[in-house]
Amino acid sequence: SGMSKEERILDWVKQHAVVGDPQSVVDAMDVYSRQKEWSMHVGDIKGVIVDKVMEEVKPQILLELGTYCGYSAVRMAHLLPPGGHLFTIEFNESFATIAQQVIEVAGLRDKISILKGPSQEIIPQLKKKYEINSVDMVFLDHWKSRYLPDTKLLEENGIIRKGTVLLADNVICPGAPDFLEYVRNSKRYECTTYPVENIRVNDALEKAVFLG
Ligand SMILES: Nc1ncnc2c1ncn2[C@@H]1O[C@H](/C=C/CNC(=O)c2cc([N+](=O)[O-])cc(O)c2O)[C@@H](O)[C@H]1O
Ligand SMILES: [Mg+2]
Repeated sequence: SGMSKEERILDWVKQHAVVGDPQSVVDAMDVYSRQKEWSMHVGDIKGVIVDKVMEEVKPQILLELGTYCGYSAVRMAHLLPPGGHLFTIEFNESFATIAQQVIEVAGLRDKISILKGPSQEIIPQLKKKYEINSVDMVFLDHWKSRYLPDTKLLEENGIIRKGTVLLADNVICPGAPDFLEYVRNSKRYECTTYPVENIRVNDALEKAVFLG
């Protein structure tokens, strides 16, 4: 059967990152993706935009949809303000297990909680089960067809409040056209697009600030 790609990524991180050094974990995953096997992390070029939004928002409570191997979880949690916490939702058990170990190598286990299950089930539980009143920022990077329904779930469940920042990866490639159309045409969001001409594909991140 052999190792999965995700197991190979974890193995590379264990061999090339410095334990307790989140930047070395991010760098190792970027090198692996560039030199060995491309993987669907937000990556180093778009990651700079994620960093910028993190510095701007300084979220105390950050929600991520789609952990995968934990690249963006480590990259963002490293930039959380003191006392800040990242809740990241992942429904694939093996990816969640890989991500947990990547997060341990980074030394960020106290700053990140992986919530295992489908976002459409977990979002309605955030208040009662996870005692999350509202979140300051959401990073959307899971199945692109889930961006819009989950945004509506976040609204309906009162998880986002006036000023909460949604940051969505891949709004051009693979694309989330229904999400884009919704936030851009809705009076309840203030949108900014961050286009990137990547080496591989042209893509963009969309920042949509909820106006309440
Ligand atoms: N409803 C749900 N609840 C919880 N976890 C869920 C979920 N839906 C998906 N996930 C998880 O989120 C990740 C999916 C990412 C899809 N990205 C992508 O498909 C993707 C593709 C390219 N690309 O092809 O260039 C580039 C990118 O940056 C990409 O993010 C996986 O770890 C998957 O298990
Ligand atoms: Mg992505």
